Amino acid sequence: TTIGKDLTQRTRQLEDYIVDPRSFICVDSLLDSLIALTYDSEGLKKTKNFDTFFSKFNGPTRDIRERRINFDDFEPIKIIGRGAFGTVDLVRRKTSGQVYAMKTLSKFEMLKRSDSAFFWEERNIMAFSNSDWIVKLHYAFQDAKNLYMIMDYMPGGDLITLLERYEISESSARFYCAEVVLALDAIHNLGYIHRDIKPDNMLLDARGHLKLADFGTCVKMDKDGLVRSDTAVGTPDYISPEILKSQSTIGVYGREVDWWSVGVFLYEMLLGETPFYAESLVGTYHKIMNHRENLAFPEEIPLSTEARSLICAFLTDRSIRLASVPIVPSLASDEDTTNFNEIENTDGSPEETFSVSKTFVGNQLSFIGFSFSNEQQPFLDRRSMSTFNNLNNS
Ligand SMILES: CN(C)[C@H]1CCc2nc(NC(=O)c3cccc([C@H]4CCCN4C(=O)Nc4cccc(C#N)c4)c3)sc2C1
Repeated sequence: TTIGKDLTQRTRQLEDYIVDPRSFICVDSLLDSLIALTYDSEGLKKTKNFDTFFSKFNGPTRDIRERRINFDDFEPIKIIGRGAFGTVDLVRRKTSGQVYAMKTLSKFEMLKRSDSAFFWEERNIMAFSNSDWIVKLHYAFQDAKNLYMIMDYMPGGDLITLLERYEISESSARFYCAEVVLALDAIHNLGYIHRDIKPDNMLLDARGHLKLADFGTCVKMDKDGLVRSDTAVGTPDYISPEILKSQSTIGVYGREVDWWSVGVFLYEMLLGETPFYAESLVGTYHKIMNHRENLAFPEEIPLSTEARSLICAFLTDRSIRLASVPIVPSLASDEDTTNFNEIENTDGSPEETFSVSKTFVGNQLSFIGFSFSNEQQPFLDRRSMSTFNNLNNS
């Protein structure tokens, strides 16, 4: 607690909250709050308190809106995707000329269907993952009508389109499957389960490498790596049996549900259709629930034994599914070294060192510039940065 701390320290702590983009009281959150309040009190001019607030803040919040990054900073080029609550458009930033993908989500649609919480995971994953396997969020902003996410444009398009247009060889399937595995591992290591892994959510960049996009179905795992959820999520064809079961009872499942979907994706790349495809939704659900009997490989399509066995390793019961890491070290403490072999100590043997020299030899010169610290540098805090720069410029 801050009790007893002097005001300077308490002010410093407050500053740290306000400048941290992850904090709920960061500058952007505070500005959002004022603007949201002004929007929401517009209709209440009859009430004195709201009328006073609105007339005081309407001007300043308009100034804030004009100065923050906003919709008018981008020039729309073309719609490139559509989802339940909005579209994705290719846009170009007017000042820099840089192209981006802009996702627009309708606040009205979300409130109408009381479904206005799913986008937080998507925003936080794309904003903070710092992973080459995850589409990056450059800006998020909003107005009275919509949420906007400015993300990397992925000119290679999604893999569902690629599968429709090209025949995928086993070596190509191995490449895309390997990149999906690395991308999924990145999501899991962030503590999320994706729950809707499918080729529609896999996009290719200008170099042909894959990134995951569309994280609206992601959910944080608890400390045991599990999720308790009753809502069925994901697209029927790729959905795992345990999520299907969670529709009737409160399901408890882990990251293995995503590895099931990788099996469906691998099957689809190599066999041209999803393994449990049926004309109706119920038909697909039924085939998935009875996957042991329904998983079949068309005789006429050549498939290597390795590919077949890998698909079967994913499309199997969660208890034996290829999912978890084979060996998790059991450690007694943070200094447990039992997984290293003993190395004999060479203490005592005299080692070669520099002799003190009468002339300037410059032994140390080639090591200048090596020292580094990845941690926050406490002594170079924000305020003294200006003196630091003045020193540089003087
Ligand atoms: C039921 N509840 C709980 C929620 C479950 C999760 C959920 N997700 C939604 N999502 C949407 O409403 C939505 C809107 C636009 C595009 C897209 C995707 C689907 C089509 C393409 N797309 C997408 O995100 N594309 C994308 C993303 C990033 C970069 C690029 C590029 N280039 C393209 C999704 S609505 C909703 C309801």
